[in-house]
Order: sequence, then C-alpha cells, then structure tokens
Amino acid sequence: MDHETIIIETRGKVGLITLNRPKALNALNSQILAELVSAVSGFCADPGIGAMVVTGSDKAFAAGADIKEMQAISYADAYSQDFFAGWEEFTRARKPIIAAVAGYALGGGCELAMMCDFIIAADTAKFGQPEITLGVIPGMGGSQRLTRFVGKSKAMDMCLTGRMMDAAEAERSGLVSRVVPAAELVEEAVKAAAKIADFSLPSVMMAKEAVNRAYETTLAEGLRFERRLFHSLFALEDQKEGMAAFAEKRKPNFTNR
Ligand SMILES: CC(C)=CC(=O)SCCNC(=O)CCNC(=O)[C@H](O)C(C)(C)COP(=O)(O)OP(=O)(O)OC[C@H]1O[C@@H](n2cnc3c(N)ncnc32)[C@H](O)[C@@H]1OP(=O)(O)O
Repeated sequence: MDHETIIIETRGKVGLITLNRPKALNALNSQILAELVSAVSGFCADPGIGAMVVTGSDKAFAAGADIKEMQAISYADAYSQDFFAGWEEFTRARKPIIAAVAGYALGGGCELAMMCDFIIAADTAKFGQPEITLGVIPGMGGSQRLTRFVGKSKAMDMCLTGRMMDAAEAERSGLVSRVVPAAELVEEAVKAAAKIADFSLPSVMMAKEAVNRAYETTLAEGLRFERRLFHSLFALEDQKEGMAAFAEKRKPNFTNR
C-alpha cells in the first residue's frame, strides 16, 4: 500500500510511524486509519522488528477523528458500517506500540494514544476528549480506556467538560508513563522501543498480553493466566539463555526461539 498520510521508517529493530496530515493537525480520517493499520500489520509480520513507535508532529499528535469527514454521516451509515470499528484492528497488534505524543492529542487522537501500549509525552502535550463540544461522545474507546487510566472522577471531568489536560497532569493521573522535553520525544520513545526490541520477542508479547488481560478479567483469572504464560516461557531457548547469561555475568543473546 502507498502511504500518503503517514511516514514509515525503521530505526534498527524499531518501526517508526509518523502521522503526516500536518494541514489538518493529523485529524484521523479513513485513509490514515487504513494506512496505519497496514503499517502496523507490516511491522508485526516483519521478524526484524520488535516494537513500534507512533508519533505525530510538534503541534499535534492528532487533533481527533476527522470532523469534516464524519459531519454528514447518517445514523444508518454509522450503524451499518460500524463506524470506528476499524480501529479494533489497530489494537490487535501483538508487538508493543509506544505512542510518542507532542502537542494536541484530542478526541480520537487521545484515544489512539491510549490504544498504544504506553504513552511517552512531550512537555507540550495536551490531552482531551472534547467530543461533547461537538454534540457527541467519544467513539474510539475514550470513555472506557480513559476511565481505566485515570479513574472515574477525572474521566467524567474530561468527557463532560471537554477540557484539556497538560502533560504534567497526565503524568500525575497515570495517563502517560513519562514526560520528556519536546525536542527529545521521538529519540526517547525510539530508545524505549529499542530496549524492548532487544528482549526476547515471545516474552515481550506475552508480557503485553498479560498486562492487557488485567483490563478484561478478574484478579483470580488474571493471576492464573499470567502463571500459565509464565510456565510456557520455560519451553523457550530464550529463557535458558536469559538465565544462563545472568549466572555467567554476560549479556543475553536472545534468538526469539
Ligand atoms: C467524535 C469522535 C468520536 C471523535 C473525535 O475525535 S471528534 C474531534 C475531537 N477534536 C476536536 O474537537 C478538536 C478540533 N480542533 C480544534 O479544536 C483546533 O483545531 C485545535 C485547538 C486543536 C488547534 O487550533 P488551531 O487554531 O491551532 O488550529 P486550527 O486552525 O483550528 O486547525 C488547523 C486545521 O486543522 C483542521 N482540524 C483540526 N482538527 C480537526 C479535526 N478533528 N478534524 C478535521 N479537521 C481538523 C482545522 O479545521 C484547520 O483546517 P482548515 O485550515 O482547513 O480549516
């Protein structure tokens, strides 16, 4: 697929995807969705890639779903096309994805960042769910994921008032894992992704699966699920290599086997 709305690069074992609709502040239209999903699935299929970073511009990670594209949609179309369901494909990526957010991450932009495995924010980042100001509500997971990230009170505040949260508040609230100077954002995110990509890919994928399961099940079920995954890792050469390397005081050489 040719890509017009994103830029795809590789940095070692890291796939870097930059949203590239600068004139529309990276508003998420159907083309950007299709290109993003295709890029992520390409990186997931590439054995040379261990993790990904999704980023935007200095001004906007993404200023939301494309309002101009969706303004004329009828209820019948929204329902029958299951509008926005295509984003579920993005969340099916099994390799880790870091969102590197500078500037606006509003509406669908905030929701896309939350679909990633964690968010590294520039000190310029601003998060918000302003859909209420347009006469609608979040539709790409905002009411559900934001509530799990920051709790009911703050999620209600964000979704009902449409106000923005700056990077410091987002870090305090648990929405982002760390805040870095804007000039270092992509470098820091790629560095974090490269660190992940150097670990054993099956164990990385299982760690992602285990943490995600915590959002979907009871504690007792989640603990059993984690333990079964943990047991299965003893079938891997990488478990033997990782533990031998520790005992022999050397760096492990993981082969993803
Ligand atoms: C409805 C659901 C389920 C999800 C959503 O995501 S709805 C969208 C939520 N997002 C918003 O409501 C934010 C909309 N944007 C803004 O409020 C402002 O653009 C801003 C505060 C982010 C930045 O303001 P600024 O004055 O710096 O820039 P603008 O001149 O307003 O924007 C530049 C350029 O980008 C177009 N733009 C911005 N956001 C979107 C968007 N979400 N969809 C489509 N287009 C967008 C904006 O119209 C302008 O383009 P033109 O110069 O061609 O008018």
